[in-house]
Amino acid sequence: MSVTLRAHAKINLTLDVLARRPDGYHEVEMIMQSIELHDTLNFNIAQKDITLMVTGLPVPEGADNLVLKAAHLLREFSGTELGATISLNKKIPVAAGLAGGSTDAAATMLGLNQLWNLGLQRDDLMGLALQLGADVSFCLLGGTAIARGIGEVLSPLASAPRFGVVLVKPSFGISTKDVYQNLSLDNLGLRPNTSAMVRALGEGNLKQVAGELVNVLESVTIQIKPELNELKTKLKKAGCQGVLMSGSGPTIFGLTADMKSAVEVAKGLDLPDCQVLVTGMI
Ligand SMILES: C[C@@](CO)(OP(=O)(O)O)[C@H](O)COP(=O)(O)OP(=O)(O)OC[C@H]1O[C@@H](n2ccc(N)nc2=O)[C@H](O)[C@@H]1O
Ligand SMILES: Nc1ncnc2c1ncn2[C@@H]1O[C@H](COP(=O)(O)OP(=O)(O)O)[C@@H](O)[C@H]1O
Repeated sequence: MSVTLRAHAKINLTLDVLARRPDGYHEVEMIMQSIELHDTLNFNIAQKDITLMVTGLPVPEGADNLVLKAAHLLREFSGTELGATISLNKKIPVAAGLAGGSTDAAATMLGLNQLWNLGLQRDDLMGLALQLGADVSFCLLGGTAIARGIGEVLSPLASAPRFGVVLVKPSFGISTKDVYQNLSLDNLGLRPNTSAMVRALGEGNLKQVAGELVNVLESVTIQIKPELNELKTKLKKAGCQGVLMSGSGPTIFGLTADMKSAVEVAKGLDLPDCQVLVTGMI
């Protein structure tokens, strides 16, 4: 028996921070959107051990990998004694604000639930997701959703239009923890209007969606890496309607009417130090 699953990346169309909790985490309100860009995971049954092999972009293969963390958590929760041989083909840039690790963790729980025939419901997996990371809950759900709490309280939204997405990932990564720690809650600057973004998505109006793209973490990351401002300007000049940093960064995304126009925008970009990827909203 073998199971193969795609683990999709996300972008944040809006991101607002409402409060800092005593444990250091932050209450957020954000509109999350799955994109076509994905890692691929394959699961095969094994007698006892859980092993991981990674191809594609380099990520640690040891116990710190979120795939192994998710697999061990699920095995403990379910009580099964079965093992698994897991392979991960990594395509989502790492430490990029695209939830690459979180989506692998979510896909691992879904894949092993099938492989081990555990019969767990999504709600059971949602309960485990938060132990792995704040974005794992959304990655289990996918699509378009408002995320509140620290990211685990989800309100699904109707499917968004399939706008094209150009991703620009600079060569450096950024630590999510550092970005949240450097955020001054008294000085957030422009805040997103969540309901206006929900309306714009519902109407399928790219110009309005572009006008509502706001992420309060953007200025924090740009303060650490000012070159992100130039990338934003270049993406706009190349023809993207709206441009924003995803999550804690450093990936910048630009929206276009469709994938075809995203390909055209990407052709016009001359960014030798960055990874440029064309994808789409799903
Ligand atoms: C900023 C966002 C936006 O979607 O995404 P990324 O940029 O990581 O993709 C998320 O809030 C990140 O979620 P995720 O990356 O899963 O966070 P975790 O691994 O649980 O936490 C990493 C660190 O970020 C901080 N953190 C995370 C989530 C949150 N609501 N408040 C926080 O303060 C904490 O300091 C935590 O130690
Ligand atoms: N399967 C995985 N894929 C990517 N990163 C992983 C994975 N497992 C553990 N990590 C670690 O998680 C950290 C955050 O990576 P990632 O989830 O890609 O970023 P982000 O939180 O910005 O979306 C990285 O430092 C990486 O070493």
